[in-house]
Amino acid sequence: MRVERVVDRRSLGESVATALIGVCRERQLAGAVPCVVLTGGRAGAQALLAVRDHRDRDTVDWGRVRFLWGDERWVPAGHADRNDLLADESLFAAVETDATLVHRVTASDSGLTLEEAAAEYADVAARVDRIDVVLSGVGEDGHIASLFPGRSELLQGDDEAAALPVRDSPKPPPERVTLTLPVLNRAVHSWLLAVGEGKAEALRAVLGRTEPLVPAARLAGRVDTVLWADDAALHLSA
Ligand SMILES: O=C1O[C@H](COP(=O)(O)O)[C@@H](O)[C@H](O)[C@H]1O
Repeated sequence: MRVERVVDRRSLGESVATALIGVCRERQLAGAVPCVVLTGGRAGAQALLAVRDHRDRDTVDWGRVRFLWGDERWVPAGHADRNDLLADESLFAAVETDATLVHRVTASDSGLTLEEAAAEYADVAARVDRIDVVLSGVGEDGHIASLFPGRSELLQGDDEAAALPVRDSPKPPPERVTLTLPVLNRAVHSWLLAVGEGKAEALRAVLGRTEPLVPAARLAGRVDTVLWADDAALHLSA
């Protein structure tokens, strides 16, 4: 895992935004529709705000970018806990997207059960032929998406469902839908985001590869796996 160290949350957002815009632009110049998997959490929100405000934002045609989410909280559409709200209130409010390329996890007020919503999302994820970038905010416990340490969701193999329902999440809200680790690891570029002192223990475990590996330590992009972190988050790993 390569470490990109920045001074603070704002620089982290700007650095990730520059890199993300670069990948999307390059793929579009090659005639492709890039696919980006977004994350929830504070660092992910910062990155999306920075993309919105980036001077090169409009070098990407955001209507030709496919979006998924690494996980979603099982709450009603528009609820403050929804991860997709972070995008709706930042980047998506400023650029044109194509609704047919924005793949949200169905909300809890849709009439579907949690299991049905996860199965529906698994079908969507399984049909995506290439994932260019996965953004993953890391939790204090080393979780990514809704893959928590010590949970069976981590044991999924390549040939099993691409997304799973999660119950009794140790972090509220308790019910979620998550992509599996094999799907996240289809990413060409896998970028782990961490901001603040609260992430320091998790990063020490990730970078020290402490056994048993926390979920964030299991990320592996096909071309690169990068930890974008600020000084505060890295202070125990220096
Ligand atoms: O619950 C979640 O938490 C993490 C990280 O959130 P943070 O606010 O501590 O940065 C996020 O990765 C995940 O997508 C989300 O559902």
